[in-house]
Amino acid sequence: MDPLLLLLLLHGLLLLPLAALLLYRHSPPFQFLCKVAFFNCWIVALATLLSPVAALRGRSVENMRLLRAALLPLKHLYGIRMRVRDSELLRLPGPFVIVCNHQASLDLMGMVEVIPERCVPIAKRELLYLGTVGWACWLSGIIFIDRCRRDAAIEVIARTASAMRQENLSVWVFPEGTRNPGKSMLPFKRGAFHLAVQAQVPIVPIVISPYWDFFSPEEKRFTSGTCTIRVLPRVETLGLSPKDVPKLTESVRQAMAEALAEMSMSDHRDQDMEQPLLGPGEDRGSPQGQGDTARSRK
Ligand SMILES: CCCCC/C=C\C/C=C\CCCCCCCC(=O)SCCNC(=O)CCNC(=O)[C@H](O)C(C)(C)COP(=O)(O)OP(=O)(O)OC[C@H]1O[C@@H](n2cnc3c(N)ncnc32)[C@H](O)[C@@H]1OP(=O)(O)O
Ligand SMILES: CCCCCCCC/C=C\CCCCCCCC(=O)OC[C@@H](O)COP(=O)(O)O
Repeated sequence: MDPLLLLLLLHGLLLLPLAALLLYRHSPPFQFLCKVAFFNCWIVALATLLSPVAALRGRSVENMRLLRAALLPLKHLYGIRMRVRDSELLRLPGPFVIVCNHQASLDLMGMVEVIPERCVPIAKRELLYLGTVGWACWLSGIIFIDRCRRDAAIEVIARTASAMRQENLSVWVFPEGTRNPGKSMLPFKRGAFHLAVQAQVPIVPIVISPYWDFFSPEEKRFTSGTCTIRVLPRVETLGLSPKDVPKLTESVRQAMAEALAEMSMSDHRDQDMEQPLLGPGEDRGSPQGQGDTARSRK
């Protein structure tokens, strides 16, 4: 090959990463794309690395510890500061059903921040088919439901209710049933509430504050920021029957909607953030106190 052409080619190869770096620093949409891609790649990579380790144990809720350990570093990489309020409300003697609002895949970061021991999420069946990610989820004991086949989903929930009592298992459900980036929560599906009533266990609502200060797929914006996770007082279901489920669903949703509205207001006033390891974040607001942050696990 012509040495001059080779030299030009080499320069081009060296300039490409530099151009990408400059674009990353100065173009929020490019930074958004990179960060979302990295999030998914991280999950695929960690699932691929850790599934063989999890497989040694077989399908077990104990593998949720691995899943948690795999996802916890993400908040540091993205400079997302997690504040947990009233986490002591998760310290209950027996199993329970957690219901949580669902804004985006980023909720996984909030989930692993507070998920107690022996607790598995309910997930859509489609995740099973994501290669090693599906395998990792299955090995971690995640419960899959087919949202298009109500009878089959109800059957899975009935079996889960028995397992909860027999195996001291708690369950995490996103009762909106799908991701919802909107400002208010969607109407709740009733499966989580039937589950709690069938197992006669309490419901613990958890509300994750809106991400709009640092994450917006519409505006292609993903900066550093603060996320507040608030645990609400448990709701008992002892003595309740299926006929009580609609009222139970509404009252829990109401409590969560009120907490979300309150957090939406205060989060705009009270911003502080961590420096992201993945490069520049946007400085919004001034650092303040931690409020009633309480980070502890059951
Ligand atoms: C090991 C190393 C690892 C490394 C890292 C690797 C990977 C990590 C990656 C990922 C981790 C994954 C984390 C998982 C997160 C996944 C998030 C999701 O997938 S969210 C989507 C799934 N969740 C849900 O859908 C919520 C649950 N859904 C329900 O509960 C629904 O109710 C339903 C059971 C599916 C039915 O839904 P439907 O649309 O039909 O609506 P309704 O709820 O309104 O119900 C209609 C009707 O049926 C009655 N009903 C409902 N459930 C029951 C029941 N269990 N028993 C009896 N009757 C039931 C309900 O009351 C309504 O009747 P009526 O109107 O008469 O009251
Ligand atoms: C055959 C091999 C194919 C391999 C392809 C691998 C690609 C995987 C890429 C990324 C994996 C990231 C998985 C993140 C899981 C996030 C959980 C989540 O938030 O699910 C959404 C679900 O709650 C509701 O879904 P919808 O809003 O109804 O939609």
